[in-house]
Amino acid sequence: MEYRVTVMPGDGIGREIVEGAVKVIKKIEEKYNHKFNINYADIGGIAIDNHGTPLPEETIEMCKNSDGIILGAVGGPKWDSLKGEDRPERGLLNIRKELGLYTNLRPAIVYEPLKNASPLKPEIIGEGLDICIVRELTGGIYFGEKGVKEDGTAYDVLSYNEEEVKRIAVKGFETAMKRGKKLTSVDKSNVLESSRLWRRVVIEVSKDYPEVELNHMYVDNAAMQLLINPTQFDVILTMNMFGDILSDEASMITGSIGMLPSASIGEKYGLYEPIHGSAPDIAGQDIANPIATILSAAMMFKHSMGLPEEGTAIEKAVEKVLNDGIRTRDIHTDSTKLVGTEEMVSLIVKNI
Ligand SMILES: NC(=O)C1=CN([C@@H]2O[C@H](COP(=O)(O)OP(=O)(O)OC[C@H]3O[C@@H](n4cnc5c(N)ncnc54)[C@H](O)[C@@H]3O)[C@@H](O)[C@H]2O)C=CC1
Ligand SMILES: CC(C)CC(=O)C(=O)O
Ligand SMILES: [Mg+2]
Repeated sequence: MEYRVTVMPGDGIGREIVEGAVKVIKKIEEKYNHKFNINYADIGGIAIDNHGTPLPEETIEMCKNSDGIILGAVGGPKWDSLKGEDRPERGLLNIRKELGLYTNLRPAIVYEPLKNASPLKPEIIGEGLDICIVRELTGGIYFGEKGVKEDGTAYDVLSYNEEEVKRIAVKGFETAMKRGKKLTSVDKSNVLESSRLWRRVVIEVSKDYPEVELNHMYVDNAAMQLLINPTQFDVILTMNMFGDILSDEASMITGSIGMLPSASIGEKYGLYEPIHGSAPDIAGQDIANPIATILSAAMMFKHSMGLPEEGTAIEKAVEKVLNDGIRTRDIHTDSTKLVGTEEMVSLIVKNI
């Protein structure tokens, strides 16, 4: 079959890690006899430099004309003094909104050979960790009205309507049904009105999923529980900002933020992106971990292209390389072999 893939490297380490995903896609093409037509598009800081906007029209068009989209990351110190609407990060927020990508799946898995790369004690991780954060991605405080008043007061409005909560809650329960049938809905309903709506709607939706065990947790407690008892979780369902923060925290349990892929999905399109940012502190040094982006490509094959075997082949290749003791700097420990970004990619490609 023939598929169109839009690739948006973005800024900082985006170029290095996305190149890794492209090599993996090409290996899948060769091995499984598919045709992937890959087109590159600008987003973020590079788009500001080349087109004067963080999200050019042609990028949106190209994304809408593809079967799968890969994104690196956006942002960096070069653009940090720009106004909110003009910043690289707006490009990412706007493409999510434009494509209706309201579900963000962020699986956090502790791979057996990486147990000792986790900052948590082995007894806390126990048999292993395999959780999935289902984050609402196109609503909440990142998209609410914002501004600075005459007296200098700055504000960002956090609001959700019933429909927005309902559709992401459905995705949360559907995800739980395919996994361990346990869902923890994370909110701040002891303080926030929008969270009280969230909790009420989640309870309503839960009636359609009697097999799923549902519990509720305040976000401050959830942040703590992830550190003292992370294996209690199966699916965490939460709103945009809480999911953003909790997934960075969960990523460290797995050894590094460079390990966590994500799928940003709507009714029509799918965009696949690592959860981390553009890491300007390590950009251009061949030390970034490409695994999060490569595993994001695996999610693209599974979720957007109906190619589960190809997705699993990538995951297995990543596991093999980790089992062989190959590590980028962020997950390197004594007795493992330190490699750069490019070598990590080559070894994963070789094992597909
Ligand atoms: N999805 C996106 O495009 C995101 C963009 N950003 C942007 O990225 C820029 C940097 O933000 P930070 O807060 O520093 O977050 P970051 O996620 O870029 O980096 C945080 C820390 O993790 C490390 N790190 C990140 N990815 C890594 C990888 N693949 N391998 C090894 N180490 C890795 C970095 O070196 C840094 O020490 C900012 O402009 C921010 O707005 C931040 C988060 C998400
Ligand atoms: C707009 C992004 C910078 C938000 C973010 O950090 C993320 O989606 O992980
Ligand atoms: Mg984030």
